[in-house]
Amino acid sequence: MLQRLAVLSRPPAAARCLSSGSVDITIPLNFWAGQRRTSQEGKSNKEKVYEPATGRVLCHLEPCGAMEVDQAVKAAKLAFGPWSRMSGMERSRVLIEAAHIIEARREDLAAMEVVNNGKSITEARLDVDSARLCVEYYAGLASTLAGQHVQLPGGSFAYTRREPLGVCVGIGAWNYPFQIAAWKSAPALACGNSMVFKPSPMTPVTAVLLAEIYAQAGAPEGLFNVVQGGQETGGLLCRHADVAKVSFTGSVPTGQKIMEMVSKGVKPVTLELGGKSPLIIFQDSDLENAVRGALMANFLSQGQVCSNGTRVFVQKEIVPQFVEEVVRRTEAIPIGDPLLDSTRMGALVSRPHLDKVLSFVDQAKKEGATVLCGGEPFVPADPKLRGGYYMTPCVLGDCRDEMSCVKEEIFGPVMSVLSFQTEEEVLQRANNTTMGLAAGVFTRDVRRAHRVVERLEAGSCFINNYNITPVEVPFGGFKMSGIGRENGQVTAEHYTQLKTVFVEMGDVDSLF
Ligand SMILES: NC(=O)c1ccc[n+]([C@@H]2O[C@H](COP(=O)([O-])OP(=O)(O)OC[C@H]3O[C@@H](n4cnc5c(N)ncnc54)[C@H](O)[C@@H]3O)[C@@H](O)[C@H]2O)c1
Repeated sequence: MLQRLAVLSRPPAAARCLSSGSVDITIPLNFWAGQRRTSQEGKSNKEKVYEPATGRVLCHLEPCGAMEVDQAVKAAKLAFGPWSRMSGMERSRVLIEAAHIIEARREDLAAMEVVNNGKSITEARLDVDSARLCVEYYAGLASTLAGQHVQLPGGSFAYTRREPLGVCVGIGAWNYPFQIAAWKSAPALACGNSMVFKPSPMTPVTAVLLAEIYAQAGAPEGLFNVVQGGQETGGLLCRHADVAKVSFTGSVPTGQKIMEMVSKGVKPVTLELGGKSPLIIFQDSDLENAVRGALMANFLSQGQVCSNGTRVFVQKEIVPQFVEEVVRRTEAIPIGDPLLDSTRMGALVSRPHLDKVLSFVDQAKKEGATVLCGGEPFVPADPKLRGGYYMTPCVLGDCRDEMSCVKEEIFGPVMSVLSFQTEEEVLQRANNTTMGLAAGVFTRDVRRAHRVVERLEAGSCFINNYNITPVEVPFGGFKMSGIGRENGQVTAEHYTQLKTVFVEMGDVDSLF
């Protein structure tokens, strides 16, 4: 029997009892001016949203049209005035309260993320923690925003003010729905902006929970709004005259379109795009840690992670030991019901995406790669999960640089292992890509580690670890992987503009 779920009113303890296939969401998923809203435009244009674990319909998305987008932007504009005039400390209090609510609701937020996205509950809890830490971090940063004082001749001086931009738009991908909404909104709001956020149409469920949490924490009506929809809705937001900035997370082709649209208004963008990152494992590595790192670099979130190190370059001498251990552990990954604590790999986000990932494996075979394990559709024993989008995690051996599995972002649980001989050679090959999101190196030689990361063309480099994203440090890409950064102090610069004020203490020295 289906449970009719009023998402917000469900207490955390009850959320722990959720089971895959039991959730049916009927309440509206848009939120602006302080409450959930239906979309008039979307009523005639509903889209099905699926539960990846079971393949059943979870809810219907009502995409927002021009009228709804305009209403959300208007609400955000109204909230911007008072919010931007508050002191950093005052804004901080609201964000700290929001972080407390996220912490208290960790279980039900994580469970809803699993139901909508398909990732394991263990990972979803960590995503909720990352969202909470991000809100907490920027709550702390809000009161530190400050300008500079510059002395000028004759006692005159100038000072700078770091001012918010206005209504910011956030557009998210489907792989970290709640976390992306928090990573974008926390710095934006801390700096005094308001936001209209559009989640991916495949994962519309949890961003609206964040909107309710901000409201409950005391945010003014309209401070953080959610409009649902796909590319049309996204385009309306990017072209809206009252929007001051767009921060986007998604694929390179969409990022290019967004940049083009936003450039018409000469507005700033943050682009967090795709990757095809290298992970380099030297023969002197601690093999146990290198194997753990390679698994973390490839199989989190069913491999659907932008920063994944999917090109695993292993020094020739240790390829056999490395491959044996990686395959042994990959085959042992428990796949299945993502709501179970024992599961480590849940379902991919959709049927078409699963098919696409499997077709990459087929193509790799045709191009001469060896499937060392996995790469097959997986059907769990539990009858209610039979329609879910599962596959066995895959390790590909005998890969060469020109193969499509090595060149293209697969965005699924597929690791390509490549052999290399020298440091110089592997650096050339690692950098031979248009992307530059992340890179990793495993070695016991500290000098080599730093020498190598200095030459790696990537925004986030890991030495002897992979895919950790503490919110205190900036995250973002080189080359076609993006523009701007999320997290860390630097992101305050991406959500503010600098005003310089000249103050004359003497007479005007006029030339006329
Ligand atoms: N760098 C990062 O931080 C990061 C994080 C997560 C995902 N990603 C990347 O995201 C991609 C997967 O996510 P996806 O499939 O949701 O990406 P996508 O580009 O298809 O969609 C992302 C978002 O953009 C919206 N959109 C699509 N077309 C648009 C348009 N013309 N105008 C405005 N909005 C539009 C979508 O509705 C969605 O909300 C991968 O390439 C992955 O590497 C990057």
